[in-house]
Amino acid sequence: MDNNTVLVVEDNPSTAKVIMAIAQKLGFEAEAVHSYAELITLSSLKAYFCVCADYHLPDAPNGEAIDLALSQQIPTFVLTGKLDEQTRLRVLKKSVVDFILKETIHSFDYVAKLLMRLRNNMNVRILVVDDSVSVRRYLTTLLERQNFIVAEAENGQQALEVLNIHNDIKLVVTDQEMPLMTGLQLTTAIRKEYSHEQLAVIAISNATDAMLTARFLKNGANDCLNKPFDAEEFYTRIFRNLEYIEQVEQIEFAAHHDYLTRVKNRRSFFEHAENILSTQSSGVALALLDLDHFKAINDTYGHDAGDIILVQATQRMQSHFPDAIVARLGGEEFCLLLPQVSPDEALGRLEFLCHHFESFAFNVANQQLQVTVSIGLVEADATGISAALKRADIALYQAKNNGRNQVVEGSLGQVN
Ligand SMILES: Nc1nc2c(ncn2[C@@H]2O[C@H](COP(=O)(O)OP(=O)(O)OP(=O)(O)O)[C@@H](O)[C@H]2O)c(=O)[nH]1
Repeated sequence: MDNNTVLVVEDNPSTAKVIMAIAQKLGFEAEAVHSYAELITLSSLKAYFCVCADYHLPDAPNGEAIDLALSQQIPTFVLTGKLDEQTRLRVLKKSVVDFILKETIHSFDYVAKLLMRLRNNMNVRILVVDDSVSVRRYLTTLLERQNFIVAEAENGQQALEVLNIHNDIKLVVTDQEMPLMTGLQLTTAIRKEYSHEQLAVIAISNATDAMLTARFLKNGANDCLNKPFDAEEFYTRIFRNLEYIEQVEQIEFAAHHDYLTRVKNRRSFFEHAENILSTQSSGVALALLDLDHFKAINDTYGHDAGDIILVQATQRMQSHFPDAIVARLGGEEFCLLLPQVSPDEALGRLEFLCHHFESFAFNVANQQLQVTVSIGLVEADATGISAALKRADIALYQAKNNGRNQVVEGSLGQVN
């Protein structure tokens, strides 16, 4: 087992089946046991990704299945048929990932959301800042239970150092009262370097100091947690703030990338290319690539087949030019910007790509299709990217006119 299996512990076979199907749809493997007796026959739960367990099993009516999974440090979430206050408190005490009320219209959606979150959290790093070892340990344990990667710092200065080392930290949870640098000072320092959208700060504030929450928020905290708080509130705030950051990341990605091939779009290409040219005025090659007779592909095999070829063609370009900026300028037209390359090397590598396309079979709906590419190549110089693109376009036009499936080199300063 490769730690990708969800174990469902549920006496109702239909409910177990639905949860297994949800897990499988998300790319997990899934197994089910239907009683506590069956659960304890499993030698170890350690190899499971997580356990999804019914709180009330006929032979284990008080959450014993959950205790067993938790005793082996497996992320466990609970399904329960009723959620009166007493059950809720009892479940929360058990250090579970979350609990789900069974048989509501949203419960299965919630199972899917939880599974995706647990998988996604494995790539999310959070920094906990507190001078108290026991508080740090407590917060870290809560976060690790949700599969987060956790870094720790015992004061603000150390926190800034950790942020420098781990530039993938998405969220900081900080206390206020600490030696060397308070949480408030840390928050202010963080905001000089990182925006609210790059790095969320959740401050732990003392409920007795009514002013502190406002000061934290005014100094750049995304959110505040008043002491004392329970795990449920802590998680809710962590997830709400991470979701905000992830949504902004998705919007930014969509604004700068092509929706189909996921490489840079025209706008993003210009930004990056101009940047490179501003620091490097020679040895930058720019190639404009256009798939040949692509309309015929669409007309013969359909637009969906055309889309698959566009994606696969992009992957070909990326694997041949891992050192280049690859962008889709529109339709079946792509651009490659190669920094630090001589004209001869650029020409050689692009001709090799051309031959590769000629001999490569695109796999579309069990059919092997051939598509060639025409390329206009120029050296980008101080006249800028727009001028280089115009020259590359003329060279590409010549490549098409000469019979396609070839590279034509344009010359410097050909366009006024
Ligand atoms: N499947 C698919 N087709 C696209 C997309 N964008 C543009 N196209 C198609 O690309 C084709 C481009 O056709 P043309 O400009 O006539 O060029 P061509 O057939 O490749 O001919 P040459 O460039 O002269 O070799 C058109 O049929 C467009 O509809 C897309 O995102 N997906």
